[in-house]
Amino acid sequence: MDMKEFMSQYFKVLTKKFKEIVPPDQMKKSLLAATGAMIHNSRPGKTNQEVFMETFVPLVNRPAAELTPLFDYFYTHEYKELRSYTTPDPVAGKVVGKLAGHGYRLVLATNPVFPYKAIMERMRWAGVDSFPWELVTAYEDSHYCKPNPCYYDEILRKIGLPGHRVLMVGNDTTMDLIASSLGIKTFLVTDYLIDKGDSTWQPDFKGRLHELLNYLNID
Ligand SMILES: O=C(O)COP(=O)(O)O
Repeated sequence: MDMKEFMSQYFKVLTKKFKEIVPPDQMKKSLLAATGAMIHNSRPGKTNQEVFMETFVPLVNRPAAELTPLFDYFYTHEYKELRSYTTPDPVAGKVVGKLAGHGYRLVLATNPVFPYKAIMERMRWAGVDSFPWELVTAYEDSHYCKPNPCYYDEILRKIGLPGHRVLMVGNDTTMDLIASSLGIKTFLVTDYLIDKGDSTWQPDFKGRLHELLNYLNID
């Protein structure tokens, strides 16, 4: 998926949804600012959703009671229109299916800047929604975002495992390799690699997504 194109369409559809109550330009700036606040948040007592709304509400100057139903409606009914800007890779479902079949405990460690409904929708598009995920990180119940190491620490605490029992599989050197700081081994997926060149961490393993199965000795 071309993330830039997807995000641009996402902002377009969302700003259109709110245009009667928030001018599109203000909406876009407020979404970016509230997302930035979530990413930089490190107050353990606040969920990402709470931080988002705390920043977003005063910026758009509308009551939360008016905004929340619009967001809910958008993510339930309209977000699915964005599917046409994505191209599923069948390898993802195949690999996750094999891992599940071999008894691996699965966590979808996606940056929790979106509501659970949006993440579930994207999982459906990618063909990975029906696997037995033990945890999917979403903005309703996460208190940190990538690349804050506290994001990974929160996952470890929720699943009750020490870092050395976990493998982080991801394609972003900045967002995903920081998991190493918790003792988590990392597998850098080179399909759709995102490398801004600012990570000080080296992956423990690196390869195409299907090569993860070889690394784990799975046929
Ligand atoms: O695509 C996103 O929402 C963020 O990317 P991630 O899932 O690799 O964290």
